[in-house]
Amino acid sequence: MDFRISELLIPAISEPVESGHLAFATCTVLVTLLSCVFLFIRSGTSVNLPPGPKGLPILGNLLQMGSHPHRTMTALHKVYGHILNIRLGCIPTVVVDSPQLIAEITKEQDNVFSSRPHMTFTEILAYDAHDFAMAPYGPHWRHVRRICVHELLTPKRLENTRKERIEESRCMIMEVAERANKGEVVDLRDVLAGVSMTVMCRMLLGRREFAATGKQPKDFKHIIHELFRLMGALNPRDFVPALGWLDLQGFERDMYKLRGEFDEVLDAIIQEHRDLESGKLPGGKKNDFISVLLDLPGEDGAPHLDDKTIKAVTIDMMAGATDTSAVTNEWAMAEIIRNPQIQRKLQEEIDSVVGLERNVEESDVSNFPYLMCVVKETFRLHPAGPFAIPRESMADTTLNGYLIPKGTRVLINIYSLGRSSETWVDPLIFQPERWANENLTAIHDSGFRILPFGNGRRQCPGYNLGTTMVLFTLARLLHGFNWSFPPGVTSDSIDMEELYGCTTPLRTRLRAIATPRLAPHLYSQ
Ligand code: HEM
Repeated sequence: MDFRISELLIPAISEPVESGHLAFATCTVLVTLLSCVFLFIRSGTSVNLPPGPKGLPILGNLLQMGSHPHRTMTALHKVYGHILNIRLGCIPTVVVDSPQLIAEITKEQDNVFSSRPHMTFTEILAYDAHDFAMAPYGPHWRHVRRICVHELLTPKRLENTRKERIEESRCMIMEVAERANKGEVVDLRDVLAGVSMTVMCRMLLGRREFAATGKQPKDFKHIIHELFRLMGALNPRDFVPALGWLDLQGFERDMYKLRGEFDEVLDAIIQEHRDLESGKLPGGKKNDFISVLLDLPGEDGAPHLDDKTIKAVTIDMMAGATDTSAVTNEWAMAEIIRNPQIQRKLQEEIDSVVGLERNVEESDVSNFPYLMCVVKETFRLHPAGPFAIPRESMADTTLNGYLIPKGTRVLINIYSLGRSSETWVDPLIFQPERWANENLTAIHDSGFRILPFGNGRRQCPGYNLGTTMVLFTLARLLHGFNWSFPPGVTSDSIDMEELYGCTTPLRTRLRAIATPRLAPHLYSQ
């Protein structure tokens, strides 16, 4: 959240503004300023809000966030406690980081806290909340989520798409083996992002890449990277709407440009599916998520979901699945390579189940309890996203005796939760063994000590697929290769800092040396 105050306060108006727009803008500015002043005054009155640092009029605490807001909040929790009240521009915001408060928000009062705030991203890239990850709580969200859970992410459908995941993991292993045989360093970020993207492209769209006719796969990577950049961008308009119409940092312009690219690619893919189904194109119907969505029966022969919703849901699934699993895997690999004893123990576990004469199958992963401990420890110490997707309160309520007015934005600080010395012994040490006596089959932690997939109505619908993708990819990489750092890099010198965004990957991409450990023919199977 690197806002430059000069950018916010000295607008650069580069285009002429029509008088109607100017009047509208002036009204917006006035209304926003008045509500900011009201909130500023209220924060100084005796209303029993949670404690927190005092902010500036209009900007609130925005400028105090720094480049790593999750760390700033973690430091603030130490001063003010597990629930803190801040103001991001005009947005009253509550941040929590304790198991008890998270249980309260996502379980006991889930009915109050299950909405999402309206943001520019929702308007432009979620097709005006036609998706379900960013959509407010209500009939549309319920309807689309039900379709995704009951039609797309069912155990049966995941079983039916297993072949795609196995083929893509084989491609990943072949690519790593090729680099290893040439003595090249492997860029694990590229490898891990590549495999999660191609797997999701195949499951969602029935093809290996996202490119429309004539486009190259690199266009797809660009589109997805741009999506993540804009998802993580803290757009001033979302916090101080009065300033947003100026689009000072060009976020809105970039979002519209990206939506144009999505439209081009996804409209072509949807049309291709229709043509395959009607026989206009040869090849027959595909077995992917888009086909399922197009096939859902509507009333009187009309499609069940309109194209806008199909596109918005596709973007949700792509965004929800790819970066989260790739970032989790990159952190896990960094810790595994830093700790050779963990790598050895994992390889012994995998060898004892699989042996050295065949490759790991997806169905093997339930037999790797120590690998599950490593993944849970990664979720704890290096959560894919530092905050869960923001929620918004739908009614006045109380938390720990403090008033939480309707419309408050709620951030769950997953990063701070996993590093609390009140919950964890030696919280900063990566220690998979701490999970050894736990129920490893349960992905969710009943005590809310970690929250990798959220909880309640808004919990991640892809947790089964996500966990499988993470475990299977790691198992294949560790069964196939011994991993070490390139010359000159050591366990102590590797950069273990994170880069802030809606997901937090390692600040420096992970590069490592892979040494094959299986018979050569297994690298092409
Ligand atoms: C390791 C992998 C993954 C992690 C760590 C992860 C994490 C999360 C988290 C923390 C949330 C927010 C929950 C909340 O607000 O309480 C979420 C929501 C969501 N995730 Fe995932 N996720 C993963 C994989 C996936 C996959 C594979 C998909 C889809 C195929 C997916 C789709 C979604 C969607 C659509 C939502 C929004 C749900 C809603 O608002 O109703 N995620 N995920």
